[in-house]
Amino acid sequence: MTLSIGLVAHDRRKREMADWLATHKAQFAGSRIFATGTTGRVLQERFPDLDIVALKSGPFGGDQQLGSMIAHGELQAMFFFTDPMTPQPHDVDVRALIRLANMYEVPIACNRSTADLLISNPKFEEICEEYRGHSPEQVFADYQNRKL
Ligand SMILES: O=C(CO)COP(=O)(O)O
Repeated sequence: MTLSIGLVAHDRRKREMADWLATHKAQFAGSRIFATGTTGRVLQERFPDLDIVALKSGPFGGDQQLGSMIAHGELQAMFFFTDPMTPQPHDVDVRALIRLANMYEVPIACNRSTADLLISNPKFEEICEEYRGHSPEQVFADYQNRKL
């Protein structure tokens, strides 16, 4: 099945993400990429032959759109090059997106070295498929059944 993969980069890391994607382009050829607005535009311009959907810009709801996709089991991996040196006006959205990826066992790389580790794993696709649509309900059954 086609993998849906989220790609997001904060402004100072957009070039790095585009360079990273250039290195690993072949691995994304059969996948559908979902990116936040500006990241998506940068990547679409540089890689017109890849299947890239640009959502809303991050601060305008793009991170939340990706989070929603994760909650619906519609995203199998995330590459999110964050900028740890620049305060983000939508920091709550950034944290929510990372939290949901963790919650739903979506592999998420927040820097280039981790992205390299993920994408170079020969079992990358297999593991993404294994966790496709993973629901955390089992793990958090106590929470879901808590007494109110
Ligand atoms: O802010 C972002 C992620 O938190 C990225 O948004 P853009 O890709 O629209 O710049």
